Amino acid sequence: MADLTSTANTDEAKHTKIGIWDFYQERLPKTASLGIGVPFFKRFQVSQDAPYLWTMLKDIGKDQSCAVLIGLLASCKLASALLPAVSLWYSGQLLTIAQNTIDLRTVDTSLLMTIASYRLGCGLLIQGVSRFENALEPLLAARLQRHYSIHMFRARSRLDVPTWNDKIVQDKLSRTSQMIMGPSKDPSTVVLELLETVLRLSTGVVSIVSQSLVLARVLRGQPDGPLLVTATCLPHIVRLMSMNTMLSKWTSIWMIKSSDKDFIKSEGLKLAIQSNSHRQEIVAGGMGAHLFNEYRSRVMRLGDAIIDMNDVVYERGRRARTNFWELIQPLLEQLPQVVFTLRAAAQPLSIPISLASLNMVLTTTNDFNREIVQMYFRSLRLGISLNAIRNIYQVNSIENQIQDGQVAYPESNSDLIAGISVEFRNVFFKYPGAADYVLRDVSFKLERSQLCVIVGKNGSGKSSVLKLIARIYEPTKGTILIDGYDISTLKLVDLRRAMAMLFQDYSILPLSIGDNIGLGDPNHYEDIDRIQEAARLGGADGLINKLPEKYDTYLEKPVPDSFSQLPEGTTELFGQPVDAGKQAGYFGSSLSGGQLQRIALSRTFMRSLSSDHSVGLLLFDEPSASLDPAAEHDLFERLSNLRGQKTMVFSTHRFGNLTRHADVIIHLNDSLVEDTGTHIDLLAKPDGGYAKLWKLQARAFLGEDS
Ligand SMILES: Nc1ncnc2c1ncn2[C@@H]1O[C@H](COP(=O)(O)OP(=O)(O)OP(=O)(O)O)[C@@H](O)[C@H]1O
Repeated sequence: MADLTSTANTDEAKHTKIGIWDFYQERLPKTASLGIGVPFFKRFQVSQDAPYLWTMLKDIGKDQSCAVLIGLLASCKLASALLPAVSLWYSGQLLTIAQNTIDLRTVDTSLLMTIASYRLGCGLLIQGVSRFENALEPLLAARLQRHYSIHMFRARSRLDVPTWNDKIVQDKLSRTSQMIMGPSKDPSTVVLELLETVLRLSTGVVSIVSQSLVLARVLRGQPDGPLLVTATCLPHIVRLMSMNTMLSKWTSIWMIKSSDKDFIKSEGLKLAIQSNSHRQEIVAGGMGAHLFNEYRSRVMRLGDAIIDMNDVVYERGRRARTNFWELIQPLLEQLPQVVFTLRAAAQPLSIPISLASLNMVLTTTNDFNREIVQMYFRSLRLGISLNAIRNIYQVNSIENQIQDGQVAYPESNSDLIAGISVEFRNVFFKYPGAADYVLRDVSFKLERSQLCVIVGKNGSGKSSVLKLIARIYEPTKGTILIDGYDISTLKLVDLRRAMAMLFQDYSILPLSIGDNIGLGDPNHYEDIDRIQEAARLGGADGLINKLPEKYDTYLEKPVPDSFSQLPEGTTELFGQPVDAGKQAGYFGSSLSGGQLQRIALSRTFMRSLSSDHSVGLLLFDEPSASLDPAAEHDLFERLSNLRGQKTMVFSTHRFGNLTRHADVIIHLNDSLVEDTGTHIDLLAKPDGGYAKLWKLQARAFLGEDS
């Protein structure tokens, strides 16, 4: 078999080629094993994140019940940290009694009983405190969960579209729950973990210091004490070094990628053949046999080079675990035994007491070791948790990219009765992060109450014009005026209240149909009469009334049912409907595109009624794209009856009633305004783009030159 592994090194990274994979790993300094925890602290910028611990404590402290629970938890942890030292003290006392018994050949029974009972009492108390602590934790977890779910909901609900789509913001949001060495967690779990870590780190220090002091005092008279302590501690120190070396390698930055064209294609073919969404295309296009041949030939060509990515990751873990400290550790573990045996051979008389001391020292150092190892891991997690906490608090203050204006609009509601005027002055626009302008030097003016239709081919910029009017995005250059005001000076909440918009890429929220429609006007969200009226106007009432739960139907079920051991083909269980593939009560996938569009339209109708004077501008982006011709006709009929004097802007591909009755048609071509005018004006320019498109559509309908 060919050698599939090759290595190429650079200053900061080591590159290894393993089969089809390129594996890059950060180079670590040679001293990584000595600086215990240093790599982590450097990576997670602990000093920068630490102030957020205080922010978090202040925030949780405002919730009195949380503050009380945290206080109780801290007391328990402190008690748990101190009790082992007390217990050790009594063990020392028992040792002294044993020493005296050997020396004096007599024993003080009552003192022995008292000390022994105190020692036992300590053990019981440690148990009790630990149980109380365990009972407190779920209570605190539940309160924190509530607190942070509200916190995160608020943080997310206030973000506008460009900010939400910003990759850095998305990264920040995902890092509020990200754990590096485990699954992603709820922010409250991260907070609880951080609280635990901080409490345990502080009490760990208390525990180690108190036990060391007691141990030093207890062993003061023991000639073998220091030697035994050194011999028992040494293996633990070496184990810590070994762990640190392993973790430094383990947590170094790494990347695995494949640029092998055959492998990438074969994986694409595999995805295509496995996924439900491509089955129709594959069957109808007779692609099955071709895809199979393609897949087989590529996989055969790659041969043994196909290595599971998990195996590459595993190999990395195996290499990380192998280091010098790990090798010498088993030798050092024998050290206490050897030291003890040598001492016993030199001074046979001291064997019994040395044995008791050795036992005590071993138990204590084992406790120390456990505590130190736990502290080590906790301090590593501290960096990760602190980083998540910083993001949890920073997401609340992310600045929206669309700046709010100061001017209240309109001065009075009656101002909107006659509609809203809209003017674009030399507007240029490109989407955030995109290279090309999608609108260039666009200028037009719509008077109040006018009906405007924007036409143009796919990608000419029609939807973008509507999104700029709703201030979903900001023009890159130029000005948009709303009733003569620069749009950027108006208060966003007022501007959006004054208009209703149906997006081409509308979405149905994972809520009931009633909620989906009602949210078109948050002020009348639960007004069922208004919701039913909006559904009637949007042409959705018929289909909704046929659904078993009518307006309470969820199109997408946010809380799925869970089943276990379900026999194949089960459709009912315990009198409840069961559909393992499609959750019961879920109708989203069985509604057609046109039916979904009617529901989205109904949402817009919540605020499009002519009686509603708080809205003066209606924006419809391809409202009839999925409607049949009869439904489209009815829709435009209803819209013209309801419109009153509101200004209306449509974007559409279809020429017909709408364009014929429009006061202004804007013809966009490749991000530029090619023509503006009425239907008659534009047809009068036979070489104009609009006239050409109109003729093209008319010819398709009439089947002749028209
Ligand atoms: N969110 C976005 N980010 C980047 N580019 C976008 C985004 N939305 C649209 N575009 C691009 O902007 C251009 C104009 O798109 P727009 O949706 O405004 O055109 P349209 O005329 O409404 O098209 P259609 O008739 O197909 O709906 C297109 O090239 C599109 O790819």
